[in-house]
Amino acid sequence: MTRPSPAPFDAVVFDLDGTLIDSAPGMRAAACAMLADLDLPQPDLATVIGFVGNGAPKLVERCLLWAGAVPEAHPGALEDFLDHYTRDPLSGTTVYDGARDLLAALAARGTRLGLCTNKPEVPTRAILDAFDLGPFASVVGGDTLPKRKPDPAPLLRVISDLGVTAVATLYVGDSITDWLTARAAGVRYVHVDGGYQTGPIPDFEPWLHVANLREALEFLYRP
Ligand SMILES: O=C(O)COP(=O)(O)O
Repeated sequence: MTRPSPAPFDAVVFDLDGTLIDSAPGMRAAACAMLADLDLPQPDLATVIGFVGNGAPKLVERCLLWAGAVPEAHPGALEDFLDHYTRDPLSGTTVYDGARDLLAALAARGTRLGLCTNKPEVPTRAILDAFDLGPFASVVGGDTLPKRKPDPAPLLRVISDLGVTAVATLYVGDSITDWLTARAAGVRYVHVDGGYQTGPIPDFEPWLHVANLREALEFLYRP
């Protein structure tokens, strides 16, 4: 773990997929159902994990390209994927060890909590409710605003909803998309290993780099 000198923060905003939850099996199931509807081949889990991070439209486009299809020839594929996924966003999804303890400890310390994900908002809220993750005072999904991560707008919206400043906020994520978002928003970035990042991140300068959420808790929670 790279240990920065402790500095105060008022809010912590979390990424969802690959950071708080392992949702790749559920996303793969919906992607495979969409591809099966088009009589196209279906990718394995590791392949789908490499496609996650830039929202549902990119995931669908990458799946179609992988299957040898022309994305423009299947304009209904995104809606079909979202139909399948929204019908059952919970199967195959699990909460990472330490996620609830970290959220509860930060909330108990009075830290404001937010969620900024590229997953669409409807399945995001279903997952947060079903797995009792929170309490998040602001939730922004990949389809909440006209722009999604790595554009800083979604993270800046959460920060403004929380009534805090960017310099008093930490963003916790697992991917290059999260790092680029935090950097563009001027927010300190906490990177958690073990998510969906498949390769090295260029010019990577996280404020804190931890192996898992328990290590993040050890560092961030100062009662
Ligand atoms: O759905 C995605 O592509 C990624 O979602 P995330 O932003 O929660 O990692």
